[in-house]
Amino acid sequence: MRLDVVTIFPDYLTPLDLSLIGKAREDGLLDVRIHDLRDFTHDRHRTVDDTPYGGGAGMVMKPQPWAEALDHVLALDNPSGAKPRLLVPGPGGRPFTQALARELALEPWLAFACGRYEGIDERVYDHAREDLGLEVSVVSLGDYVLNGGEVAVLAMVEAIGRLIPGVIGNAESLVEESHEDGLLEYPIYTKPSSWNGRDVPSVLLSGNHGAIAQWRHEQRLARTAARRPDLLHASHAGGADGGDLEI
Ligand SMILES: COC(=O)COc1cccc(COC(=O)c2cn[nH]c2)c1
Repeated sequence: MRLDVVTIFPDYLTPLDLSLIGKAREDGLLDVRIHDLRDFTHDRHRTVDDTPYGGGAGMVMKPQPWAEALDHVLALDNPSGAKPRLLVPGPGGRPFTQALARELALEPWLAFACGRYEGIDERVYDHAREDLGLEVSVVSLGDYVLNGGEVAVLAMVEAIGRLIPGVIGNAESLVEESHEDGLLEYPIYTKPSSWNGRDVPSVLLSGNHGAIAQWRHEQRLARTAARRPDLLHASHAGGADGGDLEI
């Protein structure tokens, strides 16, 4: 997968050089390119923002630098003229969920536009959709406001990147994660079996894999009911093997 990020704070994205995402880049599984929006300005101050028409507080990101930055992204190493899916992290966008991460992990090319200030001139979205033929999605990490899209891009790239085959060494660990099948994860334990007067649940030491699977499923249901009842659907009522289980 190719990932392009346009931002006025390229250094914010240096964590993408680290850890699993960094290794995936070295292994050629991810091709990440960071672009400084100010490189597409032409004034001495490299201006990317201006006051909002209609008045109001704050500043708005100017359309011209964005249009030139997007043109640059589309032209760079792209002889086939392929089109990326453009994602704009923003409050009030489509909720970013594990399901959306899975959907995006199937895309060959994603481009992220990091907004700042009060946001990006609306004509940039129109230009991207109508003139550049891009699919544009505003995507929200949650119902809160950040100072810019960079932090959201770090989170989204990690959530998406780890789903790409080969990025996580043990694909097994992707299966029973929170939200992967709509339930939260079960409690986990490691050695020692007794610590600080607290013991690991005996079923986990029993070697009875059926009982362990059932216990874990029950724990996932209970934890989801307690913390995220909104995620709990009747379809989860069955036991680990799909049998009947009262919840
Ligand atoms: C509609 O798109 C935009 O406004 C893009 O421009 C901006 C402006 C300010 C801040 C942000 C960062 O995104 C969030 O705050 C955000 C993302 N997820 N949850 C909160 C983006």
